[in-house]
Amino acid sequence: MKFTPQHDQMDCGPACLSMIASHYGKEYSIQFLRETCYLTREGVSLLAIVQAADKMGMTTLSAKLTVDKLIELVLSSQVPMPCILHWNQSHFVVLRKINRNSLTRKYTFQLADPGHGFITLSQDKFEASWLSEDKEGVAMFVEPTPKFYELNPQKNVKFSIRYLLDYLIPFRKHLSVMLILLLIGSGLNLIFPFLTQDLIDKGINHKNLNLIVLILIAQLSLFVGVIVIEILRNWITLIVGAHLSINIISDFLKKIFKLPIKFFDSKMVGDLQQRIQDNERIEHFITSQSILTVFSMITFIVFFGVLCYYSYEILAIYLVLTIVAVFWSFAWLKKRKIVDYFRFQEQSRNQSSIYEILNGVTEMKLNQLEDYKRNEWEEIQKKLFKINIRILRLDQFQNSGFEFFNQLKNILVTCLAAYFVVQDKMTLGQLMSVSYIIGQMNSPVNQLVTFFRSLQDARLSLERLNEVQQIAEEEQPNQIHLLDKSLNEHIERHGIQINNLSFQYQGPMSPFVLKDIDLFIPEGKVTAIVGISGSGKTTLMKLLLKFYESVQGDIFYNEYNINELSAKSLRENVGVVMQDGFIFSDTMERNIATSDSTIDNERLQQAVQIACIKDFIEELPLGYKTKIGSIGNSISGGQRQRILIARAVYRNPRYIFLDEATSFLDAKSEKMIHDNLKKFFVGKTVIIIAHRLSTVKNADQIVVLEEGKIVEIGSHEELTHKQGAYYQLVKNQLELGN
Ligand SMILES: Nc1ncnc2c1ncn2[C@@H]1O[C@H](COP(=O)(O)OP(=O)(O)OP(=O)(O)O)[C@@H](O)[C@H]1O
Repeated sequence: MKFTPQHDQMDCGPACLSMIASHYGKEYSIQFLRETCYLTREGVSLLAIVQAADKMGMTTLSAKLTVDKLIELVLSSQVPMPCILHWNQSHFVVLRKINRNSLTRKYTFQLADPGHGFITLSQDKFEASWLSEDKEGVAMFVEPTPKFYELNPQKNVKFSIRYLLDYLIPFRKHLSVMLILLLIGSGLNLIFPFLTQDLIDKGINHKNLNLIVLILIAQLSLFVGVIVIEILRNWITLIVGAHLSINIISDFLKKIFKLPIKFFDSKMVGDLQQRIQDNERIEHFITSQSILTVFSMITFIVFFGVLCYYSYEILAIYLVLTIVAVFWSFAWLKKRKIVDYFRFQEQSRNQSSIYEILNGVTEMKLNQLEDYKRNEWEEIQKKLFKINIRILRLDQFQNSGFEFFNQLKNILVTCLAAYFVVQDKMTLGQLMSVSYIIGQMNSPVNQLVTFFRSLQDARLSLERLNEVQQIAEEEQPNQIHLLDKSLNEHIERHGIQINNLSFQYQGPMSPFVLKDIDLFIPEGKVTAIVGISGSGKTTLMKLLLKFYESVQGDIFYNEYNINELSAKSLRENVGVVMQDGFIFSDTMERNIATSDSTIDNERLQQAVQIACIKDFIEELPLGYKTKIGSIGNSISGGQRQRILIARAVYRNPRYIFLDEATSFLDAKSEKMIHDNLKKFFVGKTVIIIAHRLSTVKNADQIVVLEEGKIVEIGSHEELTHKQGAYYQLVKNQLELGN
């Protein structure tokens, strides 16, 4: 089974499926599995894994069982292995094997945790993570059907390092200089031991003061040379590294901005930050790690040759003890890996606990949850402390042993060299030179170990970035731009036509959020959408904005199917106020005039007047230049909404979509804004979603949604007269009299 690491926080389900598929000989791209699992920010459910496995041609059987039952089923081969386990009630891992130690008769569990790697746990540790409070855990057994072998899965596209090397081309001069400097540095390092040898053998032994002074001056000059090279190298690394970083990350951001909005639905902010760090990590890997390792290895090989020239015996001691020291370190790795695994789990619990405390402090104070949450955090700290003690103990054993073998190597080498000096097989100068070389040969070994560790990290980073590069961009070359009205003159009805539209967020088994919607939104008119919370109003608006593709049915903007339209051009023509509209940490005017590089003052004035925020802004000490970040939370919900409305108005678009745009305002301000907007709406196609019925009753048509279906369409008068769903909604709000 090939290990598949999870790339994002919520990727464990797709990663487990990918590992199971690899066990049966098929490689699936993680992005494909994510889409098949309908991954969201909450991760995937067991049901979604069942659906995805089904699509991959595998049958699944999920069961809740005790550890004894699991052991019995697995050891008697009654269930297919590997299987997927629900882990810590929040994660999925793959169980590869259960073994029984013939001596201790205890069971061990071999797992592949997508967040960590392969790991083997004892029964008590396994139980602690797998079992829930009722002493049972959830397992999903997966088996391929003939369809699995027939399907041709979408594989991971291998990342081409060329993409990164292209970034290096503009810096080839800098890099050549750096290579030359490093070569000179290696050369200078090589001269040191020979100078030391001559200092003693020719200078001190022959009592030649002039030669001693000369050699010391040479050593000093070499030393200065090495320092200068190091300084220059650091500068070049910084210059190349910083520019590379900017170029790589800027291109990455460009790519991110071109991805469909749906992509961000399954990503946490942390996942995207992680990718920025990935870019930096790769840049560091190229500019520092790789180059340094190459030169460390050159130095190592040259010194190795010199040592071989001085004495085979000394080289043999060096080699044997270095190998023993490295093996000693590796011997502890397995134990260290298990403890690291638990530290990793506890640390993520620690992070989310702190995050919750810091973000929910107000709510905690209001609901007297402070002590409970603090105690919860302290419990995590106690566990972390115990784990850290174990890690310290392991580290001490590992490092002390490593140091011991290193020192033993130095002592034995010195001892052997001293013996050779006494035997006249070696000069004193050569002894000093050998000591120096042995000292210098330690750092390339450490450098190599660090290199392999960062190579692993860099590979994972590359895979993660590769995945983003592979995602299809929203804008495709042959898409139609939502053009001016004049070009659509030959069609009969102008407006947005929705035919038989259905939508579900998470795959075929998830509930339909919109069902068989047939609706015409006439151009130049106001259409209001009402319905109880969760009836699908916002989802319909998001589909009109091309956030998602419909599961069934079509949307036409005049004669153009939305699927053929460029999302960018569509959004350029729509002014939107979303429920969770974002205020940027910038000036008032920049927050309103987001679409223009030079602000049009006339339009700005019109926008602030319509949104009734003119007085508020002008009373601020810096007026339109006031930075909103600097007044932070002091903007009220209503003021925020007014800025968002002003932003939509400033753009003066052809379509206006407002989702609960005035819900935080008092009735009087809301009426004022809507009166202003009424004039602004003339000639525009407007969709208003609102709970407050006073804001929608003047609409040309009102659409009532109930559980994703349209139940009524008509004007306020028609619908109140009908005494149906709309009437009930109105009655519940006691607004009929308004
Ligand atoms: N990203 C999402 N993933 C999965 N389900 C979602 C997502 N967004 C919304 N839903 C679900 O879709 C249904 C309709 O949500 P929607 O936001 O469209 O309702 P709404 O009528 O606008 O509600 P409200 O008036 O409260 O804003 C809800 O049951 C909601 O839980």
